[in-house]
Amino acid sequence: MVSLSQPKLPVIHMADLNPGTESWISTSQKVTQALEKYGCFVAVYERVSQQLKKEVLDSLRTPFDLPTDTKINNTSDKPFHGYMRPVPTRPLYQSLGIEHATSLDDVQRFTNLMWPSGNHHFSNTMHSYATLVTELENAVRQMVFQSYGVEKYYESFNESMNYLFKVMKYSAPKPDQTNLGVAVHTDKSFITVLGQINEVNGLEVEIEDGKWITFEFLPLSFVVLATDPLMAWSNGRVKSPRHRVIMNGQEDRYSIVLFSYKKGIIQTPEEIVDQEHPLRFKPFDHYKFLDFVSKDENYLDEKAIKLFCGV
Ligand SMILES: O=C(O)CCC(=O)C(=O)O
Ligand SMILES: [Fe+2]
Repeated sequence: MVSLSQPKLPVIHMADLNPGTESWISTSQKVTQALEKYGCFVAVYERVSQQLKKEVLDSLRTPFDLPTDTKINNTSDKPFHGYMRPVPTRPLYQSLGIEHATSLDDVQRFTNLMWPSGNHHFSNTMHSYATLVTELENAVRQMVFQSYGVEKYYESFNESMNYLFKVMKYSAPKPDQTNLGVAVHTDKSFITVLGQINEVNGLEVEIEDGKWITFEFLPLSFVVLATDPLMAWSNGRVKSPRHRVIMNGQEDRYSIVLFSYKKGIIQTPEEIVDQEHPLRFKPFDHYKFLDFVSKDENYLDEKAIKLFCGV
């Protein structure tokens, strides 16, 4: 019997997060290469322990069991940031957004909307998780900036980042339902760090035209995805991968996803623009881009960024 092995996403161990060490430099090269080739990779990141992941899973199931009238209190002035309920075109998916989850006060504000009498365990668990996963996002971003020789922009960029954590539930499809969890799209954040929190697979990434692979759950791992804004910032070097969620089987799936956003303008560093690599995207305001995308379902793929700020 011929066994065809399924291609897998590159797996990178994010063990040493001290900038400048030899292992940091070699990890930076792997990270940037993976983002250029596939637009994503699997990050093994042991700072988030199995125990913490288990507590996050136990915690994040709970708000979804609340009545819809409670969940809709999770609102935001930014698109896609508040409660997204199941809709006919996307019946399996719902999500809640926790903005600025690295601040315990902000997590508590979310918690108090869901449980007016408080829920310290939820707040503390989400806050610990958010802090550690944000460190992973920061390391990846710093590595990419360093690989392109533009680390000098990292600190100022860092000062203007917002971190949105979205907790997502995908219900197992009933026999007469579609198994599409989330339709094909590219991400509009700057970097996405996705934690699949229970062992139900479903995330699929297009690594080449028409070639889709399934992310298979690995303990202590996260999927880091590049996005349209990062692709534009890198002048097209980094790929923004199309991805989707397809549900199989009888179990609900939970994920918790960090989306980083930059307040203000994202601009390709002049150092990575030259005659051979002319500027491909004009400077653009990140949240205005998000508003633009939210106006039309058709903009959920990669053409939106070209329409918005392509040269
Ligand atoms: O839940 C997942 O695995 C993917 C979610 C996703 O792609 C998104 O929210 O942009
Ligand atoms: Fe996505």
